[in-house]
Amino acid sequence: MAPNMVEPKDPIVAALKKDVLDTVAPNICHGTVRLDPSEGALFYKDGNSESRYLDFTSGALKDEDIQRLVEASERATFGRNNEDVLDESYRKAWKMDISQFASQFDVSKTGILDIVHDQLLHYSKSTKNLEAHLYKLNVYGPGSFFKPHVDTPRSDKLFATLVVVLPTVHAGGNLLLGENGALLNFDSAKQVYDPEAKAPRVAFVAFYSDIEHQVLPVESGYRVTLTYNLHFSEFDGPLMLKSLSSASFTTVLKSFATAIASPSILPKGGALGFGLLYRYPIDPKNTNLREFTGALKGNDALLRAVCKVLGLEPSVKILYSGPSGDKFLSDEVTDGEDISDLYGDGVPLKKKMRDAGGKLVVGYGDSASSSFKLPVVWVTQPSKMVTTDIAYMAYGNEASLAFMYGDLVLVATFPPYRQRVQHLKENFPQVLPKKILEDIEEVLKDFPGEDEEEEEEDSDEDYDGYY
Ligand SMILES: O=C(O)CCC(=O)C(=O)O
Ligand SMILES: [Fe+2]
Repeated sequence: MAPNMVEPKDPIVAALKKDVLDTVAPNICHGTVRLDPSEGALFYKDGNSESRYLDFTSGALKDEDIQRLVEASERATFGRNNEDVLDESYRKAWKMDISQFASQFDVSKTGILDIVHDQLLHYSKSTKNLEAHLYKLNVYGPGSFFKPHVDTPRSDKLFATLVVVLPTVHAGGNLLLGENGALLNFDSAKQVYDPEAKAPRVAFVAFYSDIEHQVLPVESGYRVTLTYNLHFSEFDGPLMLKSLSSASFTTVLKSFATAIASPSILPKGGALGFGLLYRYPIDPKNTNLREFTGALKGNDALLRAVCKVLGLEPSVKILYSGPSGDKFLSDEVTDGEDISDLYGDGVPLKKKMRDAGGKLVVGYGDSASSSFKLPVVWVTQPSKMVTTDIAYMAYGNEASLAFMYGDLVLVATFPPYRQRVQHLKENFPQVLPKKILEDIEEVLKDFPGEDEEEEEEDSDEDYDGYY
């Protein structure tokens, strides 16, 4: 491990890390909604291009009726290493493309999207709206399943996945979210009938698309689902404004404020770095993160929101790792092949990074002796250090070359001590205990003034034989 990757030794950084990691922002949501009797029909074309329909509100659908739908469907493939494959040891199910069916069920009228927006965009920009793009109809008969995978990003607008389970009599086919269902074991078969109203209803679950999920084998009957890709919409209309006050937000805010008030952490300034918890769709050939318009997910979004409020200018970056162990922060994602060329002799990466406005990451104790160097305290570890394999997902729900999930980092500027505590005192006197405010005043008495903090740029040092 390179020296700048060591665990934070400073107890205040360690406490900040703990608070950041302990926070649980919502990343999934689920529930049921009533299926209006006038909206229960599914029309589809059978093998002879004849139209047929099933009524999911009748409560009287028989397995034979659904078998006809199966006959009109295709066996479901999935994406493995950029190839679309049919492998029934991995996915055994049937699917129908949207050109083959029309469903009366209209998710935009159900209120589901409001719930999803509230949960999955909890701490993100309130100007983002979500649109549901119907993707497939899936049918699972007895013994059908879909092993663990993530949903392939076919666009950088992909944020989350919504699965709607239509009411049919079946057992099994639980949807597990997270590794082995660590986040949720969704037994939708038990939810698609409302015992009080004695009526069928639909069950839904939404989750960030990079979260691993699987469908357990169906034991009996047929499980029919509609899947939707939830994208950011272009429309930035009036939206509910989210209040950012919550217990998690306050805890993390206080922890950051304590770090800001600590003179032992980057007294001359630098940046705090965080490995993001979720993955984001990026174009592996050409992405400029300065134009990263997507919203962050769950905890990542909370972190960015707290940094913003505290004036720590957060930005999303990619962390490159050079062959000699050098780490660079950049806004630009470069074509994988290009990067492996760069790895050939290892030398041009530094030049390339400098040309692209990147920064050389230096360690905790170092100071920025040139504007190319950035001292970073990694509060939470970046999960991948080498970008040639930017999280290629071996198992996706579709083959795709255009986009992939990237492991990104969040970097928050951490101004020199005097400057950052000034901001804190002016804007957030209430989040710091009185004792800490007094300590700040004590430290400031002996602290070098802004002028003395400035360092000469030793630009020569960066031209140490690399050019
Ligand atoms: O049908 C489901 O429950 C989920 C299907 C799925 O994960 C997918 O199509 O990617
Ligand atoms: Fe999936």
